[in-house]
Amino acid sequence: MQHFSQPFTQLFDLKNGLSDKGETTNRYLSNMKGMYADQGAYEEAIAHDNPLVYEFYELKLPEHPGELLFGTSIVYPGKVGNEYYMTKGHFHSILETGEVYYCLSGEGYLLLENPEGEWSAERFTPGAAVYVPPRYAHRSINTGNEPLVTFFVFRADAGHEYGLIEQQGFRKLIVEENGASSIIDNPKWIE
Ligand SMILES: O=P(O)(O)OC[C@H]1O[C@H](O)[C@H](O)[C@@H](O)[C@@H]1O
Ligand SMILES: [Fe+2]
Repeated sequence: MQHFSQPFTQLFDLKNGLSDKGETTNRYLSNMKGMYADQGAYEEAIAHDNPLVYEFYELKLPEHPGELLFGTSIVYPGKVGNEYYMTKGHFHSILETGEVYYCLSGEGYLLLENPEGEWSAERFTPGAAVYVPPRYAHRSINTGNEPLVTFFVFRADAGHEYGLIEQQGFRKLIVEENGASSIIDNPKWIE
C-alpha cells in the first residue's frame, strides 16, 4: 500500500500570510535577473540593496499525483522602474495541471498565458479565487501598497517549468502609468 500523508492542519495568517510551521523560500531582487523590462532600473535597484521581493511556503508533501501541494505566496509591494514586484512565474512541468489561488489580502493580478497565445490578467482582491486552467503559465503581481497574500493548491507531482519565461518573460507587463496599473505589451516578447 502506498504511504500517503497523514491528516493535518496548518495556520496561515490572513493578513501577512505567515505560518509558524515550515520554511519559506525567499526570492530577492538578485534572483530576478533579466526578468524586469527596465534593465537599467534593475541594475540601479540592485546596487542599493537587495530587497526581498516575494516568499512562499510550499509544504513538503510526497510528489504523488494523489497528493496536493499548498501554501501561501507573499509578494511585497514595490516596483522596478514602473513595473510592479512580481513572482518569476512558471508553467507546470506536467503542463496539463491546473491550480487555484485564493487571495487573502492585498491587491494585484494573476497574469496567465498559454503556449497557444491566449492570455488573461485576473484581478486579486481579498476573497477572489482565481482558477489557473491546464497549460497556463502564471505570475502574481502586486499593484498595491501592502503585501499581496494568496493561498494556492495544486497537484503534488506537477513541478515547475520556467523555460522561456526566464528569457523573455510573459507576453504582457503590468506597469504603473499615471498612478494606476496598466497592462501593456512586453517589448521583449518574440513570437
Ligand atoms: O515559482 P515562482 O513562479 O517563482 O513562484 C513562486 C511560487 O509561487 C506560488 O505561490 C506557487 O504556487 C508556487 O508553486 C511557486 O513556486
Ligand atoms: Fe503553479
